[in-house]
Amino acid sequence: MRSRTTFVRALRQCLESFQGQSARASAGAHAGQVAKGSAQTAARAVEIDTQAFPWKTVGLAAAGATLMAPTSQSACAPATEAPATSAPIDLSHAGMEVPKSQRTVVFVLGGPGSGKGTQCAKLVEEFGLVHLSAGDLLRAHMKSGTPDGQMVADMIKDGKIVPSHVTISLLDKAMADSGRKAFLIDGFPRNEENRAAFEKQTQIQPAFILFFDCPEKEMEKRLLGRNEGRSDDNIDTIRKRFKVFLESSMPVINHYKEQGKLRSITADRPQDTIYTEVRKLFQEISV
Ligand SMILES: Nc1ncnc2c1ncn2[C@@H]1O[C@H](COP(=O)(O)OP(=O)(O)OP(=O)(O)O)[C@@H](O)[C@H]1O
Ligand SMILES: Nc1ccn([C@H]2C[C@H](O)[C@@H](COP(=O)(O)O)O2)c(=O)n1
Repeated sequence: MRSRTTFVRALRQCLESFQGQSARASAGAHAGQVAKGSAQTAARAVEIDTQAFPWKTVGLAAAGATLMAPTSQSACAPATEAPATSAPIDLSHAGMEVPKSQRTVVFVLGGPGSGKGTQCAKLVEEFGLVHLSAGDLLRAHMKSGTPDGQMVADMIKDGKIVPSHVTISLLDKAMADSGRKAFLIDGFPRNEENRAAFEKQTQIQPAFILFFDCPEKEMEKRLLGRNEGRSDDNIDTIRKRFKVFLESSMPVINHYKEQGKLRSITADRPQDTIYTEVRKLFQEISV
């Protein structure tokens, strides 16, 4: 008789297969939406531990998604081997981590307000990628109540870049917890230290860099109109963020340009016009 762990593995394989086939339109990143649609034809709910997923989007596992376990004969898990209990099963610790060597990463860079998050949400919907926003992870961390969290809050309010080890730990954990393979990492690396530390710690080289090139005036207008209650969307901090972007982030972008990895998109255009160009880059690679 198979153990509960084996069942969980089988279930995870089933979910992976489901994600690959029909869950391409899995989630809207900024909205934190989750496609529940066809999965709900199955009979029994398995609650995902949403505490393990504090970032914007983790495909089906985002924002309290309810995944369904099969109860009748299926290719995923034979009914005879499913446990009889309907108690929630936490899949986040089921040992399903994807080896780091199999991860595909695209860095999404651009000035503050250039539209990175907006375009990532569209890519998540179409391609089922996992969107990890470094800024969002840090904002969640700053609410943790720890001294570290307070340090992050102070730095963000001042438009500064948080030490790499903090951001990389959050990104690495988010990738591992997702159990997924393909990631859009938004707003990282922000400086040379971020870049070098990420490469050293994860051994991951990005497939390419999606860069949104936007004039400051347009970014400033967007940030001042964003209205999401962010502590850094005020004119003083915005100016500091622009300065940090030019001084610290542009060298990283130039580094990738020299490597031939930069895919530059003119970002002061309507969202859908931009996305028409962006999506072509992802159709060209297998993610
Ligand atoms: N092409 C566009 N035209 C006009 N407004 C846009 C466009 N793309 C995004 N916006 C708006 O601009 C604001 C900033 O966009 P978004 O949050 O996607 O930028 P970002 O690069 O992720 O910013 P940050 O780095 O500060 O997190 C949002 O209010 C968004 O709705
Ligand atoms: N790699 C990063 C990413 C973000 N931060 C901090 C500093 C930024 O001003 C802030 C907001 O990020 P955004 O949401 O605009 O991408 O978060 C950082 O220190 N390091």
